[in-house]
Amino acid sequence: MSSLCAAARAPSALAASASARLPRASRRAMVVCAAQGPAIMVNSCTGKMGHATAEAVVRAGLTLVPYSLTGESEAVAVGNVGVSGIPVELVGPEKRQQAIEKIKSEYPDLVLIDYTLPSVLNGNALFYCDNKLPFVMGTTGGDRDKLLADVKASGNYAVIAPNMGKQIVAFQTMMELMAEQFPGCFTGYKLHVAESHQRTKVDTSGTAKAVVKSLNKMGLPYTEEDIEKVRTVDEQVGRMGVPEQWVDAGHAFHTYTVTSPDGSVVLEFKHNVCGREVYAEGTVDAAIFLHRQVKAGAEQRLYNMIDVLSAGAMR
Ligand SMILES: NC(=O)C1=CN([C@@H]2O[C@H](COP(=O)(O)OP(=O)(O)OC[C@H]3O[C@@H](n4cnc5c(N)ncnc54)[C@H](OP(=O)(O)O)[C@@H]3O)[C@@H](O)[C@H]2O)C=CC1
Ligand SMILES: O=C(O)C1=N[C@H](C(=O)O)C[C@H](O)C1
Repeated sequence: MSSLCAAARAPSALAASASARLPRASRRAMVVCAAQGPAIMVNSCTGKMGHATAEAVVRAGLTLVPYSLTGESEAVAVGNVGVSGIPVELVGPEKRQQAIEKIKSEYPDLVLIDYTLPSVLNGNALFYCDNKLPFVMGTTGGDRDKLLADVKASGNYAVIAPNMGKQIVAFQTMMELMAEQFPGCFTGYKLHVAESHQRTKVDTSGTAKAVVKSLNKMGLPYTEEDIEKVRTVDEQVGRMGVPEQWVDAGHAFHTYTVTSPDGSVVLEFKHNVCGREVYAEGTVDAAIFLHRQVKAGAEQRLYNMIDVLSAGAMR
């Protein structure tokens, strides 16, 4: 395995022009800061979120580890994938233990990011914990109770959240605060939740599930199974208003509608996202935050994105 550390650390044009405007001493401080940041391994760079996040790592001027765990088919068929001009070698499930030992020795300040699939996230989390590697888990679905229990039992550091977008996390926090401040405020009202995503999304939105938990506390009985998953193009474009270019490229349109018994009062909470960038940038913030907590030997080991936002750690 060869180190592509220097190439991966090359700052983006934007970061370079921003740093050029700073006094020399501050510029030096920025370079030291980037060199002291974590080296980040993104699993899997073959997926939509993994690829967008790996690009955000490079944009942030951090070290992108040029290896990525992926499914067997991609590893064998493709071999490597380019991220902002950096070739990233794909490692299939069979070879991952051997690979991670070498990667750990080459990048001691390693933080992993997981954007894979609901069907593999529990196994991946155990793998990260067994290897004592701090990780950010953006993948939704899977067995969430088991995920949290496994991480707690391992004493490993992790940030786990169904949504990494700062503005959406702020909305989630607001809903949770509203539930705490005004429990039962919607008693007797009805709830309808619709979430629209690209057709390849296999699970119900993890963000919608989290927001429903807050709405439950406000007196609205509703289950995860009640959430309407919109996955047909006609409905996405016609009813939800998704711009056509984002239908398959990746979108997340959520509407939570609360209606009084006689229909005279309607509240609608909505968050619509086109593309992946907002999550990718937030994921990098989470990785930097987690690395800082590891370095400080923080007592708390398990975090969510509300913790990251509350710590003022999102750029
Ligand atoms: N927290 C957040 O803010 C956000 C979370 N998400 C979540 O991220 C997840 C991924 O979404 P998205 O990128 O769109 O999905 P994709 O289907 O585009 O990507 C999933 C990737 O996982 C890879 N994979 C499969 N098996 C493994 C394995 N054993 N180890 C490592 N990688 C594997 C697949 O590779 P292969 O083809 O080889 O199987 C594929 O490249 C979803 O759960 C989604 O809900 C999405 C957006 C934001
Ligand atoms: O798969 C996606 O696209 C998204 N997944 C997350 C979820 O399940 O809530 C976050 C966002 O909705 C995009």
